[in-house]
Amino acid sequence: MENIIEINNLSFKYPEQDSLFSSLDLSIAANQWIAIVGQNGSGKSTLARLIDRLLVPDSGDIHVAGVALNDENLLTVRGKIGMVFQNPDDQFVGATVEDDVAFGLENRQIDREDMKTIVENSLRAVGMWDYRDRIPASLSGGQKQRVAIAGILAIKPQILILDESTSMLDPQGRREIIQLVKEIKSRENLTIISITHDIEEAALADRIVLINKGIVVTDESPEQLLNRTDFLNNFELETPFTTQLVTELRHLGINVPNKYMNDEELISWIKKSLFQM
Ligand SMILES: Nc1ncnc2c1ncn2[C@@H]1O[C@H](COP(=O)(O)OP(=O)(O)OP(=O)(O)O)[C@@H](O)[C@H]1O
Repeated sequence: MENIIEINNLSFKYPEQDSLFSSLDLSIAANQWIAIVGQNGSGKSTLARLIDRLLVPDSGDIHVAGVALNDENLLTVRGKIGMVFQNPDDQFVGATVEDDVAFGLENRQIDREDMKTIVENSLRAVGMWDYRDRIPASLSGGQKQRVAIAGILAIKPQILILDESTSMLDPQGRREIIQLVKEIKSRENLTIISITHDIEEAALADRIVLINKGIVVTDESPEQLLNRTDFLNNFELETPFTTQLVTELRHLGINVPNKYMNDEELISWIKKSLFQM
């Protein structure tokens, strides 16, 4: 499988701080969904900013879709990456929802009519076309994140980076954004990097990379990682509800398979194995 992101031997430190990354290697296959988790201050957001060259590494190199990330190739690489941040209010530049999505297309020599079509398609893709004349301030947090995602879809990126994008939303808004990301991932063939504290969100990924103090501690599938309660606790990661329930079932002497199951899988296993339903 082709790697869409290749990070080799990366080092970075903020001025006046200790070294954050020293010789970090990480590769991400195209069309993968990877979740990056870890305690506060472990370097997750910094890594996202290095991948988008909002920050410049001290040494090492990053390739995005085969293109070396440097000052010369900056715009080419930025065109391949869309980032959605935590605070929906920080991301608006347009006076209306429609203007906001159009903004990212300006300076791209796109014909006015084509631009209108792209904006409409992008807003429809996130279910926000009916809100096109609204001022961003009048939207809910979840709606604002949808508009931010529409702005990114408009530039047709290959990679979508979500930096705690659901953490300011209520559970319903969170579920809706995750569902939307799932849909657009398969429709647009996107690679997703989601930085999250929400373990249930991380469980949806193909791979979970756990970073601690700038070091990749583990890089494995949710099925493997989310079953290791003690390990998760060591890094102050919440244990998913289903893993907690499985632990209790084991204490009762019930022989539950040794793999992570999400809500649906666990319910179906309980019905089948315990109640022969
Ligand atoms: N602009 C900055 N200047 C100096 N130090 C910074 C800056 N931004 C972050 N840091 C420091 O770098 C380290 C990593 O921060 P970063 O935001 O990447 O971590 P994180 O894993 O995303 O944390 P969180 O989960 O709290 O968002 C922290 O120790 C932080 O204090």
